[in-house]
Order: sequence, then C-alpha cells, then structure tokens
Amino acid sequence: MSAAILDGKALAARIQAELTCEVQSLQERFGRPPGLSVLWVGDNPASAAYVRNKNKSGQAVGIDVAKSQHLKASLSETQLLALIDRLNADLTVDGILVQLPLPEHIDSGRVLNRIAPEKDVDGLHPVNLGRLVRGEPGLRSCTPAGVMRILSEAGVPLAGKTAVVIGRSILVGKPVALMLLEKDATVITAHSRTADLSAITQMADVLVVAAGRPELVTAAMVRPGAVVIDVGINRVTDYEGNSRLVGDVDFDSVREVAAAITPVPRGVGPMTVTMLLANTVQSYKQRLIE
Ligand SMILES: Nc1nc(=O)c2c([nH]1)NC[C@@H]1CN(c3ccc(C(=O)N[C@@H](CCC(=O)O)C(=O)O)cc3)C=[N+]21
Repeated sequence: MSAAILDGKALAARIQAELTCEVQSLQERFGRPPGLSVLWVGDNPASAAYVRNKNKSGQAVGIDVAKSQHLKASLSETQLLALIDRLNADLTVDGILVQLPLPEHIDSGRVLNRIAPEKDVDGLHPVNLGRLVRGEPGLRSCTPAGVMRILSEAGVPLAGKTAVVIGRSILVGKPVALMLLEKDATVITAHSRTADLSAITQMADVLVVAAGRPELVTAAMVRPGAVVIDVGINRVTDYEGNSRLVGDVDFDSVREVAAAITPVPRGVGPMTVTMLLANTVQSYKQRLIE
C-alpha cells in the first residue's frame, strides 16, 4: 500500500484563488490593495527563488509588492533598521518580511525585533511568538501555519495523537510544536542531540520533519500508517552531476509505509508562500479596524 500524496501546490493554488477574490473586494471597498514588502539583503542563492516566488505570488493575488527591495550585501544594520522604521510608518505597507539568513554582520534578532508586531507577517517577532505560546490570536509563522493547514485539509486527527517534530528552529520546529499542542496532540520534539531518534519517530502518528538534513528519515523510522510532513528543502547533486531538490524524508521508501506524505517540491514550500499572503491580508484587515 502506497501513501496518499498531500499536494501542497494544489492546495496553495486553491487558497490563492480565494485570496484573489478577497483582495479584489477589499480593494473595491477600501480603495487600496494590501501591501507587502519583502526585504532581501545580499545574494544568498537559496533565497533568490523563494523571494521571487513570494513577490510573484503576491502580485498574482493582487497584493502590492512595489515596496519589496533587494538590498546590497554591504548594507549596514543601522541602514536596515532605518528602512524598517520607514516601512513601519508607511500606511500602505501591511506586511514586512526580512528574508533569512541575513549577512553575518547583521544581527537578525535585532532586525526582527524592529518590525512592528502588527506588520510581522512572518510571525517571528517576540510579541507574535509570545501570543502563540499563550494561545492568543496573532500573526502565525508561515511554514508552521502551512503545515497545520495541510493537516486540517487532509482531515488528519490531532487530539490525543502523538506528534513528533524533528527540529527546534524558531522558524519551524518550535512554533509548529506549539501549534500541534494547541490542537491537543501529545507533542515530542526531537533534534540533533536526541539519543535514539528512530525510537522516538516510531511513536509518531504525525511526523513533522524540519531537520535540514537531506533524506534523514527512512522507512524503518516511520510507523506504518503515520502521516509524514516533510518541511526540508535540500538541493543535492547526484553522481551524474544533476541537481535536484529533496526533502528531509526519503520519499520513495517512506511512501511505502506512511498513510499520507507531502512531496518535495510541491508540498510544504508552496503553502509557506500562501500563508505569507494570507497573513498580509489578515494584517490589512486588522489594521483597518484598529
Ligand atoms: N524570514 C523568512 N521567512 C521565510 O518564510 C523563509 C525564510 N526567511 N528563509 C528561507 C525559508 C524557506 N522558504 C521557502 C519559501 C518558498 C518555498 C517554495 O516555494 N518551494 C517550492 C519551490 C521550490 C523550488 O523549486 O526551488 C516547492 O517546494 O515546491 C520554499 C521555501 C521560506 N523561508
């Protein structure tokens, strides 16, 4: 028996079509579109495709991305903070996202802290992370929100189920663990120092993998019938010199034991972008009524 493939790309397209309608009617009622500014500093090659995707998809749903900027790697932290201050004060900007990683000479914590929490569409400001910990409404980080949406659309039950998260980053592992907990799962977080990873992963009804290690999870580590969400995106080069994208899960073997699995690409990645756009629309509406 082979697993159901959870098609994140198709789900993303459906949600973006809904967002397009909503943005159109907001534009008609309030006279301006939602605005998103994606700030990309330097030339990290991995960031290029993601940033392009965010701007392109934003534009496709009618969000104004004119204030997105590609900044030179030599930009100082002070200059970046000053730019964020201007965008915080700009009434046409509803969302600000600083693409990570930043160049070494810039302290990303200080930069993320500077974004006005109500414009923090990445959900990485301490205020929004604090709201998540408290279970209060707020902007939720995009990749974790995308993971949760894939699970809910697929009708995967979480209450009372064992969810294992591999990875403890602030971008994915920690927030997704909190969101699973919010849905009454029994949550275990494993990471690079976990002693017997396989023993832990075999307990999982739902396995969320955000380890950043290509094809770390193999079939032997997965309980038959588990739902596997692969957050990893790794560009690998095979022995013939061809480059391709793989996740943190060995898709070909794990699909034989899992009940459902997300592919890479076309899984979580497109949902990350879609949740960013949804957050931008949420921020716009929130800012209108406040
Ligand atoms: N402040 C910040 N927020 C982020 O949300 C953030 C970040 N920094 N830094 C890097 C990661 C990575 N990320 C992805 C976005 C889109 C795809 C995506 O669209 N993937 C497609 C296409 C992949 C491809 O073809 O290259 C797919 O998986 O099918 C993937 C990964 C957002 N990130």
